[in-house]
Amino acid sequence: MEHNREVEIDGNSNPIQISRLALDIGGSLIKLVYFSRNSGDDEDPPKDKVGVSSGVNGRLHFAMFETAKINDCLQFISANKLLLGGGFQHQENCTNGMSFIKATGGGAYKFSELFKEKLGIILEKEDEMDCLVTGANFLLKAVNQEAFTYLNGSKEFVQINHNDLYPYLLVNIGSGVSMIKVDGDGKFERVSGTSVGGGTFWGLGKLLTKCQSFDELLELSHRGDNKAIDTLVGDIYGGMDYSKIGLSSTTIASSFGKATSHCKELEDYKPEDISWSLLRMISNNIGQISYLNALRFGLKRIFFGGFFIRSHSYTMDTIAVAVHFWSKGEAKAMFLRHEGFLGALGAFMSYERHSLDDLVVNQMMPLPVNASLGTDTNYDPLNGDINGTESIQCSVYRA
Ligand SMILES: Nc1ncnc2c1ncn2[C@@H]1O[C@H](COP(=O)(O)OP(=O)(O)O)[C@@H](O)[C@H]1O
Ligand SMILES: CC(C)(COP(=O)(O)O)[C@@H](O)C(=O)NCCC(=O)O
Repeated sequence: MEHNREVEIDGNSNPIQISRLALDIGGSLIKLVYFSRNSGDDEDPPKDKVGVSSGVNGRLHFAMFETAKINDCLQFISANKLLLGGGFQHQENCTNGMSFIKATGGGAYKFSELFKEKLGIILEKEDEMDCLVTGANFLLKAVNQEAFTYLNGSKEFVQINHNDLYPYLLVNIGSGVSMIKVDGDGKFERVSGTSVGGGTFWGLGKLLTKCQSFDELLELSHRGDNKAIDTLVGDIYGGMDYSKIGLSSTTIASSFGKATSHCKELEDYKPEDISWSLLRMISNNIGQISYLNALRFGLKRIFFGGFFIRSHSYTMDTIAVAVHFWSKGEAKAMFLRHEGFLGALGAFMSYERHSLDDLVVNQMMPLPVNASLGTDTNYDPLNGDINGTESIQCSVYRA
């Protein structure tokens, strides 16, 4: 299977040196982050302030696979030689010929034997919440134009002040949802969660619409009209607003309320309307619970991550409107460009904390210099390419 040719060979057909692969094996998707050094970097390593060569330039690559298709992921790792770790560093601590790879998510436990058997690697497990927080802090501090707000269809990048980042609420919408109060690097508490998350949208959506892919389901929602399925305040109040309690006639009074009709069966509803109602129901609910948790701890900023979002305009709009509505404009919903890769990035950064290796990815130093999205970005969340990839230009520094 062809995935990402450009990481396999450089312009001179030399193998590109891959180092530091990290994985986040979630309930729905496997996320990979790996570093490839720029070709020719041997001759020209970056210098620090006193002119001492201190690091290696390269790119951080991102890729994902459905967890159900884990064999495709194993093949990708193997075909692209992601375990070689040659060149400027060795991320593996070899024991009995086995290499160690940092991995997080439930699948790091569930599939550890499979990785050992098929690739001869040991998954060194990192805590999922820890990794999410590390990944989010890294992105917010190191990558320009990472966080943005989304209101009324327009995206606005937020300049993050490193000295005024904490505290914030991190809401990771994966298969399920975790809400984490973040107070600093490695300082956090998982304060809430809900099982009504991305898996719920995809699972119920699949059953109700017969869609064959998550992207198809999302795409359908664009053409949907939730009035066909949701009961609106106006449906109950004879077309009027219930202004005394601040509800307009178009507010959803009851998600899927109209589906109780005795005269209609599932076939009588359009799949696109079902998709839109479902997306709104789940996004609204997550937005509301997030706001309530932000209120509980007096947090004004809520960052949303996880692949449920998929940079999808309706999803972000619904979440942002819910947070705005419930907080009366006090709290702000923000989204992340690398939404789904927080855990994998956190696992990637954890080499620094635990390995005896003398190499670190310097989070605070020149990484941001080139940390804008690379020109070889070909990841388009809505084109249905599950194995879409993306990369960020960056540098890895010696400790
Ligand atoms: N191609 C896809 N296939 C399945 N689910 C997808 C896909 N793209 C986005 N999703 C959504 O992303 C969710 C998984 O998000 P993710 O952050 O990767 O969580 P997890 O770690 O649980 O796998 C799914 O439940 C689904 O809502
Ligand atoms: C168990 C999980 C942390 C696993 O993470 P995921 O694979 O969903 O990203 C997550 O699904 C979750 O937080 N679920 C909500 C459980 C609850 O608080 O009710």
